[in-house]
Order: sequence, then C-alpha cells, then structure tokens
Amino acid sequence: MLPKVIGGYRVLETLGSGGVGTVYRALDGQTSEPVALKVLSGAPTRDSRAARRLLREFETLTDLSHPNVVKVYDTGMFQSSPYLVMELIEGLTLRDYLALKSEASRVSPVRAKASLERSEDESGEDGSEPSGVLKFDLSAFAEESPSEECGVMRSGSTEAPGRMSRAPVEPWLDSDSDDLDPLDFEPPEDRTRPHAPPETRESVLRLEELNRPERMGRLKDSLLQVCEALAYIHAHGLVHRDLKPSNIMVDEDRQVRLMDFGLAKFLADDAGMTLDGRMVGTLRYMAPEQILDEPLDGRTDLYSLGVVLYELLTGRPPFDAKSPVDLWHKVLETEPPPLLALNPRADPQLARVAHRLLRKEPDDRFQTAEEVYEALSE
Ligand SMILES: Nc1ncnc2c1ncn2[C@@H]1O[C@H](COP(=O)(O)OP(=O)(O)OP(=O)(O)O)[C@@H](O)[C@H]1O
Repeated sequence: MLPKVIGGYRVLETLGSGGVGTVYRALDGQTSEPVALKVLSGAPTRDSRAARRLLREFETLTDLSHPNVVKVYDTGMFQSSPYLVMELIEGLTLRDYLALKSEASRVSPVRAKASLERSEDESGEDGSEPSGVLKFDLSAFAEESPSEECGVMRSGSTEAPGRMSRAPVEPWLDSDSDDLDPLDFEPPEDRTRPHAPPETRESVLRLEELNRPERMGRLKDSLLQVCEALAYIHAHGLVHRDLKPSNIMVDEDRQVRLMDFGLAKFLADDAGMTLDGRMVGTLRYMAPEQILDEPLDGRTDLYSLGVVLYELLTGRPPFDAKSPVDLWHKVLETEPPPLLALNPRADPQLARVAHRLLRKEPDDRFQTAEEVYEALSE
C-alpha cells in the first residue's frame, strides 16, 4: 500500500521499483516542491545498525552538486529503512531516450502517455490541481531509437569463475531490464552469426535506425554529459559501480543526470557484496575487476560506460550469454566482436573509444572520464 507520508514528504504515487528499493513522487511538506523519494529495501536495511550507517553515508551525498548528477536533498529513516530525497527528473532513461523508432512505440510513448494522463486526471485531495505531476512534453523526445533490452539475470544457482569466492551469488539488482535472465532470455538477432554482415531487410533497416544522424547526435551529447558527471563523482572519491542506461536520465532540455551514484558502494562491503551475499551491480555492465572482487576505481565505471556505448552503437551487448557464468567467462576471457563488424557504418572513432573502454586491464583503458570526454569530442 502506498504510504501517505514519509518524513516531511507527502507521497503522491509510486514512480517505480528497482533492485534496491521503491521510488515515489512526493511533495516536500515545507516548500510544496515535487521530489523523488527512494526508500531502500532489502537485507542491508533490515539490520538496524547497517541501516543507520547507510543513512550517515547517504548524508555525504547531499554535499554533491553538479548539473549532471541527480541532486540529493535529504535523507531519513522510514519504518527502519533509510530513504533518500532527490531531485525529481521529468524525463526518460537513456535507454528509452535512444530507443529505436520501432521500439519507441513500445516503451516511451506508453510511459509518457500514462504520465500525461495522470496530469489530466489526478487532482489533489482538496480538489486542487496536484503539484508534482508529470507534465513533460514528449515532443522533446520525438525522434527515437533503442538498444535491445534483455530480461533480468538471476545467478543464484551458478558458480562464479576465477577468484569469485562467494558463489552462488545473486545480482543485487534482480529486477532490472538492463540485465539478463537465463530463464527468459531472447537471443538478439544475428546471435548465431555475430560477425555476419546484415542481410535481411529488417537488419538493414535496424542499422539505418541505429545510425540515424539525429540519434548519433543525441548519443554523443548524452555520453559527453555522462563523462562530466563521472569526472565529478570520481574527483569526490566515489565509484558508481552500477552505471547502465537505466541509471542515466535525460530531461526535457536534454540535460543528463547520473542516478544512483554511490548507492552501490554504500550497499556493499569491501568485496562488492551485500550483507546477504548478493553482488552489487548489474551483470551485463560489470568490469572484469568487479567480477573478480578486485579493488575498484573510476576506471571500473569507464568499463561500464564502454558496455553502454557498444550497446547503443550496435543494438546488442558486447558479450552475449545464456547464463551468468557464461557471461563472466566471456567478459574475463574473450574479446567483444569488432564493433564495426556489427555496425559497419558506426562512427569509427566512437567504435575505437568503445573498444578501448572495454579492455580487460584497467591500465589499458582510458584512465579518466576527462580522457574519454576528449576522445568522444574528436
Ligand atoms: N530522481 C528521480 N526522478 C524521476 N524518476 C526517478 C528518479 N529516481 C528514480 N526514478 C524512476 O523510478 C523508477 C525506479 O527507480 P530505481 O532507481 O528504484 O530503479 P531502477 O534504476 O530502474 O533499477 P535499479 O535500482 O535496480 O538499478 C525508475 O523508472 C526510475 O526511472
């Protein structure tokens, strides 16, 4: 049931739920400003000491301020779970923002229509116009294109490779469309012949959509802003650890916000596991060092950025797998198919950037988000 009030915030509706909690649209009781309020759930928050520690650490996030990083205004406890009060972003995730036209009709307009309907139908309890209701104008996102979506990957019954000692593990984010579900995994097209040139009319049209200049412009512009956000959080000693298209939002003015930064770190122990032994991060975007429980730094996020870039340029992830173990082996031991073989008309410079970001050894990647920014600008 929807809580009516959380702290000093009046809850209006549920915006969505992810692997780490539920996000509500709410109103600040003092200012009447709309906010997004995320209540954490799961094992880390069931331990009251851990929950209080989490809360103290969240408080440090309120000091951060950057145009491309979602602003955290406040923190608190609700029914023994920590919550974060954030800037409410009226927009789309990067995945939906760059959805292919064919998929845009499946994803974005439905969500946007629901939002627009809400803005017409809802009224406050006193009959007044509700505040904080989504009113974004879809025309800002009129031209669309996507990367493919896979289901969720649950890894409970698998054995991890290499130095992963605490198998079986569960991905922390177990309901995320950015990850793979071995039980519900639709092979993307060309899976059987990943290096084959496109042959069908459908795949030719798909490539045309992927390479649409307007889409490429959006992609580049968005990723430059992501680099700025990453440079900022890395300079503040944070590693995102869960960078993926659904953690990047784009508003009506095409301003990008990096979401959920730092959450993964706060929810994990030093080896990247939650208190109940689940791995923090979304499997498809995890760097080799993350899989191997090795120390992480900003270059780990740059690897994830490489996965995002590769996906957005080709419409498929760099490593296809039917199970988490299969995926981990591929990430650790194989090279991704050459991007230009999958999309021969992709920008060669962007393809080079993606491959360099996907190098196994952090030392072989770009070393900073600033370097990536420079390379994307060339
Ligand atoms: N500050 C915000 N403003 C507007 N919408 C938000 C905000 N934060 C989250 N959302 C939306 O709420 C929904 C749930 O977000 P949440 O972060 O819990 O899950 P997720 O990012 O989809 O998955 P996960 O947390 O498992 O990675 C998403 O659809 C997201 O777009």
